[in-house]
Amino acid sequence: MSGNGHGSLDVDAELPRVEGRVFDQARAEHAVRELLLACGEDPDRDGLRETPARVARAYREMFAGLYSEPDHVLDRTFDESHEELVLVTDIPMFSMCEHHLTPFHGVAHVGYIPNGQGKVTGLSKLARLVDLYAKRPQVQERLTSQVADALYRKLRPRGVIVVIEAEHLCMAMRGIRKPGARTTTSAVRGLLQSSASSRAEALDLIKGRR
Ligand SMILES: Nc1nc2c(ncn2[C@@H]2O[C@H](COP(=O)(O)OP(=O)(O)OP(=O)(O)O)[C@@H](O)[C@H]2O)c(=O)[nH]1
Ligand SMILES: [Zn+2]
Repeated sequence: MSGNGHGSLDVDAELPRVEGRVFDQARAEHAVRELLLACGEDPDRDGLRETPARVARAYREMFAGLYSEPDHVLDRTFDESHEELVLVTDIPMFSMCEHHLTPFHGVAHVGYIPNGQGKVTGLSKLARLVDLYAKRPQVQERLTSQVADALYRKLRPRGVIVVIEAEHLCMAMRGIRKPGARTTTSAVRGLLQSSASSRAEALDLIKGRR
């Protein structure tokens, strides 16, 4: 698991790469060492000697969604002649707030109504899509709409709904310090935007899931 170039730590190593974007392990290590120095720490003391390399590898993993094109997750579809709502709830989600580079994490609920041809994707692909867009410097609103837009673009479904509930550690462990405060964001497209009853049905299923 040593961390140069691309390899086992990537979320989706088999997906097409983003042209020209690579993780610079040496530069990241140097930056972490500098940060430790800036904080008044001694990066050469025993406990910290391996830390810059470790942190750099962790960032490569946490930002793995920068190096692959998430939409390709949805390349493989099949026709199931299913034209009703498909909804996957409580997909665990970990992302990094781009303002503070601290985590925000929670769950994503992703649903869509297939088009007239009943074009569906594998259920795991919905979770993969969330994962890839989450593993970037993010804000929750953008993450939510990026997942919705990707589904709408690629599956051409009749409707899409994405709801994300998350706690932001930048609000919990620093700053305003409100642990437990949860942020909910939603993005709806197509029929789930235009039809209040379709949207209400999906939201009821999301709210009543336990
Ligand atoms: N809209 C939105 N805001 C976010 C998200 N993650 C963090 N933030 C907010 O980004 C804001 C950055 O505010 P600034 O005033 O520039 O930074 P700051 O002085 O560190 O702010 P405090 O967190 O209030 O201490 C904060 O209000 C955060 O709560 C997110 O996903 N969406
Ligand atoms: Zn933040």
